[in-house]
Amino acid sequence: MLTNASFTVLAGETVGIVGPNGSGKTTLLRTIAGLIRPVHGSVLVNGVGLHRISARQRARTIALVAQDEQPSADLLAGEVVALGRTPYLPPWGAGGVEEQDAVEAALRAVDLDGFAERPVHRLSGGERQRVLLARALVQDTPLLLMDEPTNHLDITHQLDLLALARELGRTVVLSLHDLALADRYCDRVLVLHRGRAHSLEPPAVALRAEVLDTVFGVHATRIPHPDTGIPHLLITARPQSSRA
Ligand SMILES: Nc1ncnc2c1ncn2[C@@H]1O[C@H](COP(=O)(O)OP(=O)(O)OP(=O)(O)O)[C@@H](O)[C@H]1O
Repeated sequence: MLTNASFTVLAGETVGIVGPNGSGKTTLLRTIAGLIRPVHGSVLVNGVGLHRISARQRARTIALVAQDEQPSADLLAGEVVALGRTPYLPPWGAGGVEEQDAVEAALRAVDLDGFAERPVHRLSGGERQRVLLARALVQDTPLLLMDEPTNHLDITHQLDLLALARELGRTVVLSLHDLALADRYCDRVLVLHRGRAHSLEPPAVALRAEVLDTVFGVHATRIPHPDTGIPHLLITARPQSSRA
């Protein structure tokens, strides 16, 4: 499915995974999260094999915001977020005031202040996605994995989420379909294509025009923003005349 995916993510960096549908983004993230065992090779976190540490320790190390996860409909948003504290509780222990403060702070961070008492089945898709991000925030792990986290979000919350991911000071690995967002918000980008991973490179190298032409069949160029001068990736359909 995906072979030769060998790369090292540095502490504190934001890494984007991009690739066409079915290229293995979800599979790779689930493998890094320890949910799938690689057929060959291993995932090391700070030099320790992921499958050699206990589930509890793993939950204190890695948080995953999966794609389209549906939390139990009868839970309140605050209860879903509080689940992120489970790896820190003693057996049968319940969270106290500290947990409640952490839950409220996380809901505020994802712009859901006052949503703690709302049943999750009465939330919109984007609100539910942000509740799951809040759960990952209270999990307080050095490594945060997110699978297409911007999928259900309006543009304001997409930009907020990516800015937040960078501000957390954690190591973040996320898959994205929007190449311009990956270009703008990621320190380095991993391109998956036809069962292989390209080398992990800064966006200007990983997402250069030839790569986007080969992998996605699109025409890409970088245009400086008229106000800031910062180059932005502009993507258009490949001209008919140059299509295979
Ligand atoms: N449980 C499974 N069993 C067998 N094959 C699977 C399974 N899940 C995914 N696949 C296959 O593995 C490949 C990679 O799937 P994956 O979901 O990782 O891709 P993706 O890049 O995340 O795709 P998308 O952009 O559509 O979300 C696909 O060909 C898919 O059909």
